[in-house]
Amino acid sequence: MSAQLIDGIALSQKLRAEIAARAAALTAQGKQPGLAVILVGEDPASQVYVRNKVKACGDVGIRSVMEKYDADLTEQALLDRIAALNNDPTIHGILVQMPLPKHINPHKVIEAIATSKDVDGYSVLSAGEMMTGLDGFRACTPYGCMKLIESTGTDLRGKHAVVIGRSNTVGKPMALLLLQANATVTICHSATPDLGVFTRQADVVVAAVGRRNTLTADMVKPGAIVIDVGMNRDDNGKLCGDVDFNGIKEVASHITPVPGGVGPMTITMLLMNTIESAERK
Ligand SMILES: Nc1nc(=O)c2c([nH]1)NC[C@@H]1CN(c3ccc(C(=O)N[C@@H](CCC(=O)O)C(=O)O)cc3)C=[N+]21
Repeated sequence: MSAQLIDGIALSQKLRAEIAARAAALTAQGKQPGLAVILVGEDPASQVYVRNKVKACGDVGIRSVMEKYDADLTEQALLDRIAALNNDPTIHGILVQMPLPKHINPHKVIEAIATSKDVDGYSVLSAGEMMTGLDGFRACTPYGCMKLIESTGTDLRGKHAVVIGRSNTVGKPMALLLLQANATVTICHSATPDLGVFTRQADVVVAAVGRRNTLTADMVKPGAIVIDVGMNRDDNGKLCGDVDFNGIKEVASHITPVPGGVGPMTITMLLMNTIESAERK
């Protein structure tokens, strides 16, 4: 293995220690940060993620309020609940776990969350503020990816960053943050005919597709940084990312593992945004 591992657990631990200190300072002023986590339905993966988020809050001294609802909760009932949390001064962040049951419109739900408490950074206003360079909350996964890249000591100015994937939660905000860091940014997606043509020019590749082995060693420039946002299962049911880790680690300069890379950082940046929200009050 020639590439250096970018350890998302170690970086998370470092950042979470800083977050814990900030949480303690707020708590001492009688302003303990609070995060509401709402889960609708029984999706097993969502249950695991939500449990991890609640545990992470406890570890850093953020009060978390976990609300679980049956899958048949009405959209109006959820909107009413969000309105109440918007007005609750002890709650600084509101996270509604996605995906929601099909009868609930996720856009309507996201837009119901007060922008000042949108710690996921999913709303139209948060996205617009990020695009404009204002201080709305950054989407947690791309924000975490930026921290992972930063941890390698690389200055992105003038570097070519290729983002694979164009989702509203990862690909698009990722491209914007890379652009703000003065990278030259290319966005590739399912309609890109020859992905390798682009990725072979990249100093940084961020893969956020949701399909394993999307990026292989022959598609990576020697010395590139590879960030793997994917969460897939291999033939043995083991968690794996979008990139061929074993092949690429011989070519890249730095690479994130799955698990233990982007995933923990997503949760860390959620905690960071929640602290930031509480400090702004
Ligand atoms: N409103 C909302 N906000 C989200 O941020 C959100 C969401 N909905 N819906 C689902 C996705 C997914 N997501 C993950 C976060 C952490 C890990 C994570 O910690 N993964 C571990 C592995 C966990 C395991 O072993 O299964 C890792 O990569 O090391 C994974 C996935 C947040 N999401």
